[in-house]
Amino acid sequence: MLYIIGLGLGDDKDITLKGLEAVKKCSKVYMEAYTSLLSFGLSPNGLSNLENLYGRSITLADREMVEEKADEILNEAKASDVAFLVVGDPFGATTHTDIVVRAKKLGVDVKVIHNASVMNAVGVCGLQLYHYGETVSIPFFTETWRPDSFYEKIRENRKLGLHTLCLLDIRVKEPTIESLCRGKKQYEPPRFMTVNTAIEQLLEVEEARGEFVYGENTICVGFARLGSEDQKVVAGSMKQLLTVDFGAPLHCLVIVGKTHPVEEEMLEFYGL
Ligand SMILES: C[S@@+](CC[C@H](N)C(=O)[O-])C[C@H]1O[C@@H](n2cnc3c(N)ncnc32)[C@H](O)[C@@H]1O
Repeated sequence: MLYIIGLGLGDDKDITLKGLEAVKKCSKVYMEAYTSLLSFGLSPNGLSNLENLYGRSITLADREMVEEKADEILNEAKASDVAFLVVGDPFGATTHTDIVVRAKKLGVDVKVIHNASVMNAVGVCGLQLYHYGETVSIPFFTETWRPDSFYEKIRENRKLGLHTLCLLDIRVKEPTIESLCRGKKQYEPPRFMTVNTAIEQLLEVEEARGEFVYGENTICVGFARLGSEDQKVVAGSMKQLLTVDFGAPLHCLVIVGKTHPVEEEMLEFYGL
């Protein structure tokens, strides 16, 4: 059996009782480590906290491993109980649908144990989850690669008065260009996009496209470390949020659409 278990957003204690019982009976435990991170997972002893709690050793599964060795993990799950841990909810990232499809095709039984996701935790700011349009991802721009397909999606959401959740790029275990040329992989240090960088990039794209989809006076909500004791939620214009230090990762951003009076009342609690 392959157990795909959501860990929630904050720390080791956010796993559900059902999830914990399942991990404890698994002979092998993998933890997906590229679509999200627990805040304590950023510290060197983060993983060992989890291992102590579960009484199991954990193999970190980076993108390479999940993409290249998925069949190996799935074959193990054919013969024994294997846990695949995902921060947040397993379906809060598109990637994990793929592993379920592959498992089902190989005849591996799959059980999913849900948990809180960033997709619903943003509800804390008071904007109704029912009033969101398509979620967008904002990738880190480079000198030569500045993709802006999120712009059309934000435009369509805003036409309908809907809020837009922007998920921000995470770069872990990215090979350096030089190492790729040399054929021996070395990795860049991990990088997590801040609310500030996301807004800078969004404004750069608006400047280039000029369709007045949003601007520096557009109201947004910035979030950091949702689900943790020190989570930070701040509402304000893009220009105002550029001045806020949101601190340690992970961050995300909501571009506010048309608001209901109750949504406005809630947002006031988070105003600058
Ligand atoms: C692929 S998504 C979320 C995946 C996760 N499985 C879930 O259900 O929450 C990852 C992105 O969500 C945002 N995110 C995830 N956890 C967060 C948190 N605790 N606080 C703020 N943003 C978060 C970040 O922008 C991050 O790059």
